[in-house]
Amino acid sequence: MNSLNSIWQARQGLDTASAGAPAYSTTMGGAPAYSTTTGATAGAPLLSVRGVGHAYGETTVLHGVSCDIPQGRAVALMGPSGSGKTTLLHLMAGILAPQQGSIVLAGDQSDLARLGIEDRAALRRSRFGLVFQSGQLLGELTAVENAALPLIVDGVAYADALGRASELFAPLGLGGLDARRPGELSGGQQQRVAIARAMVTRPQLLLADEPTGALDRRTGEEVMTLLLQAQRSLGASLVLVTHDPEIAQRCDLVLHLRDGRIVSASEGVLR
Ligand SMILES: Nc1ncnc2c1ncn2[C@@H]1O[C@H](COP(=O)(O)OP(=O)(O)OP(=O)(O)O)[C@@H](O)[C@H]1O
Repeated sequence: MNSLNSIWQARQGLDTASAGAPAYSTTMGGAPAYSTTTGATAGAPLLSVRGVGHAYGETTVLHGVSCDIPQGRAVALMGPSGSGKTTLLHLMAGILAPQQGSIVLAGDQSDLARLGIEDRAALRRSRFGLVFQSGQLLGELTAVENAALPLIVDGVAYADALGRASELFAPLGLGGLDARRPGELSGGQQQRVAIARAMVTRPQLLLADEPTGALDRRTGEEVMTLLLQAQRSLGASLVLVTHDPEIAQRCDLVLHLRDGRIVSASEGVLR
């Protein structure tokens, strides 16, 4: 029960953080400024972001951002510190509520702007997988329990959930490490567990915020390779925040933010 209590506390913490989002400013606006329909990324988008604005209190940090996240493709978000990358990623993930504009998911056409906090959390659990800069693993759980968390929270039987999570370990280079606690794993191994946790529900969309930011270059490249393999094997889309141009260039599409606006889009050259 301790494990399950930890899981619920972790969930509640994430969702309460969204509930505490600062007030909405009505002064934001903006029209789509560019097209992401290039040779590499043509086709119906998985996520359509239209005119999304966001303010923290009186400070507007996103100004009517519009972009498409293509189905089954990897998209990098780049830009200077403070340009709004993480805020945009959190809006796409439903962690923050869109204050202006719409974020529509293909299929049932769910608009995250119209969903309440609990519905966004349910959508996130069932259709999205998240990877953060440091694994954000629960220290008292084993590696495989951490990876199985999204299934356990969604009511899958404990043994089944662990079995499904464990199957992901060998392809991610984690063979034999199921029973280790996060504190007994290297940073790169912890990020691999985080990728397993993000994959375990077979999501349509992977969202990663500087997933290699805390790793040395070689380990970061390995983790990035695994993340792209995960995205392709799932047939999912990936949105990745990164400061590293080489990592960004391994994505299909690179969106550049500046001062809360997308100022350019280009195809990755190292795909
Ligand atoms: N919870 C918050 N409350 C108030 N201001 C915030 C909050 N989160 C972010 N900001 C501010 O919003 C702006 C955009 O932040 P955001 O984290 O989205 O940028 P970023 O491009 O991801 O930056 P970095 O590359 O440094 O991580 C920054 O000026 C930041 O200080």
